[in-house]
Amino acid sequence: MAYETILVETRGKVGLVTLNRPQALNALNSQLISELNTALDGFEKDAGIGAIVITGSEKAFAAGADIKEMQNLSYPETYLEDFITSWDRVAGRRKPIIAAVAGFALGGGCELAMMCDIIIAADTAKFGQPEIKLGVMPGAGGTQRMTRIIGKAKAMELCLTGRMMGAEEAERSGLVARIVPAAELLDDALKTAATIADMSLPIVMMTKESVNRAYETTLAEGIRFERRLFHAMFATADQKEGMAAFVDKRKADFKNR
Ligand SMILES: CC(C)=CC(=O)SCCNC(=O)CCNC(=O)[C@H](O)C(C)(C)COP(=O)(O)OP(=O)(O)OC[C@H]1O[C@@H](n2cnc3c(N)ncnc32)[C@H](O)[C@@H]1OP(=O)(O)O
Repeated sequence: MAYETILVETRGKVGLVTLNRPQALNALNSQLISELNTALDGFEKDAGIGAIVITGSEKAFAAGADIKEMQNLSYPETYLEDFITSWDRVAGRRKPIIAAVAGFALGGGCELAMMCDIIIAADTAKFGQPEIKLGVMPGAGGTQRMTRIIGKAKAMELCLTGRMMGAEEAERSGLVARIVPAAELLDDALKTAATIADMSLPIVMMTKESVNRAYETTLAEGIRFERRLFHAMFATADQKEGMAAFVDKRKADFKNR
């Protein structure tokens, strides 16, 4: 597959997607989202891939949905085409995805990062939902995911004012897992992804599913769901291998079975 708006590579067991529309600060147009979904489909099907990293450029992870593509859309067009809905496929992926964010992650760019499982931020990262300044509101999950992640007070403020927050505020708010110097961002994200990819893939996928369930259900239901998956893990060869490796004082060699 020839991609025009993203670069797609594998680094060992890690799939890497680099958003690549530098002339528009990686603004997310329909072609980019379609190519991203195709690349993620490929990584999901590839048994050799255990984790995925999505990154952008030094200046921008992504400066949002492509305003120039969007500006003349009519209501019937957005409704009939179910505009934006295909973006959400990123959030439905079963393998873990790390967003490595430097520079601007605004609007749809911030929403894309929040669809990922872990955000690692460069000290240059700036997050925000500036859609209000364009006469719209976030449409790719921003009002929902951001509120769940950082709480109502700050999410409301960011969505209603369009203010950007820097990496330190984002870390304090729980949006990002950690901040690293910009020059180390990709290496750090790839290293984290490689650590995850060395674990048992089915166990990683069940863990991701269980953490995400916490956002969708009651505590009692979530605990029950976790317990069922936890019990099921004892049916895997990787549980036997992981515990045997600990007892034998060696590194586990997971077979994803
Ligand atoms: C998901 C949904 C429903 C909605 C959205 O995401 S709406 C978009 C939300 N994002 C924004 O409103 C941010 C828009 N961009 C900016 O405010 C600025 O570009 C900036 C603050 C991120 C950076 O400013 P800077 O002065 O450094 O750079 P510019 O000259 O403004 O940009 C360079 C180049 O990129 C084009 N650009 C930037 N963002 C977008 C975008 N979201 N859509 C389309 N094009 C974008 C910008 O027009 C310029 O290109 P030209 O030189 O050809 O005009």
